[in-house]
Amino acid sequence: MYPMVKNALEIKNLVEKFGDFTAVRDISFNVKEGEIFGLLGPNGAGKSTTLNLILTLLTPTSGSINLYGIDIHKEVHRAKKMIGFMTQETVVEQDLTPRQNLEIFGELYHIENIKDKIAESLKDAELTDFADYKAGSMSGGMQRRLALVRSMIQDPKIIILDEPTTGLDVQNRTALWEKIRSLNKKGITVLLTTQYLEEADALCDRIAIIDKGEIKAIGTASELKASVSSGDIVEIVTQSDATGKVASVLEDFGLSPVVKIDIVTAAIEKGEIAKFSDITKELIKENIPILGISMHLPTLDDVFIKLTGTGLRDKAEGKPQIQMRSKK
Ligand SMILES: Nc1ncnc2c1ncn2[C@@H]1O[C@H](COP(=O)(O)OP(=O)(O)OP(=O)(O)O)[C@@H](O)[C@H]1O
Repeated sequence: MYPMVKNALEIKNLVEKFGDFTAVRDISFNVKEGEIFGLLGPNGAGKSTTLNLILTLLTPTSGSINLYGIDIHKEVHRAKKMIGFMTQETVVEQDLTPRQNLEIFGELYHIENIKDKIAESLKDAELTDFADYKAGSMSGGMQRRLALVRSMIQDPKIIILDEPTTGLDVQNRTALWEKIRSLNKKGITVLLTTQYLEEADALCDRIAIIDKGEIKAIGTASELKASVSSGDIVEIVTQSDATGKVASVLEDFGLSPVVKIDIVTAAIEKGEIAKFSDITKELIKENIPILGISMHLPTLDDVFIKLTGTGLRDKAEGKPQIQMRSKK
């Protein structure tokens, strides 16, 4: 028998309205104790609003949020002690050293054995050797690691990270993932938001895809990808005026093509991979200009396209929307 995993956080039918505008539309999800759970969505999807509701910075229009059985909007102080929080905007005091930054927060939370706790935090952040340098002289990645351990100084049960790696370069981003993973292994539950597919894929045990205030799907990265195709995604790059012809050929093979500017993609299920060469032959026979043709395993972007009709990357970059073609 597997031990039952408790829910750290239970969100039920949460709605948040700003005047006539509904930013969060009846969302429900649970975060299990000990997991890294990610809310993945583009700008304006409602991620920060959801986190602000959990942090009791906003009051829900309706719905409930329970943290370890506590209704957080009824027991705000008790709930707040159990939550650590860091955003991309969280800054550390530049003129103070990492040790002093941690001391201030330690005093704020009346931490006992503060010296030991600070030593542990500095070690967790790999900043022991930099403990007495000014924080302002350290790299962005080091400052973000300091902010991360500072937000956990009171030993919260859950840490909430709002786009924790936005603005960091790739090296610092992957280093922070490693840090989040190792803190999670020490027992802390993590809820984070991200607009980076790679981040959700690499870091999260489970992912909720959120768009326009609604949760579109929840699952592990593998489960979400498998929901797009049990096999592969065929991707055909053509001239933008030839996408319709490519899409028609794919439809003739029983596929459901998605057109994105000059790229046409479609899911090919396992067992039907042989279609790939037949499709290629047909495109050549029809004299359709093909600039590239390839297959890849489904990605979270393919999941996003299927669920929302647009790619997460395109949304982030403000590119035009995708045309979903319905099957004939
Ligand atoms: N106080 C507010 N008043 C009115 N509208 C708001 C308010 N806060 C957020 N919104 C709107 O609610 C929607 C969701 O915003 P939210 O910040 O939650 O999105 P997000 O997914 O976190 O995106 P981002 O990464 O840009 O913060 C957006 O359309 C935003 O403009």
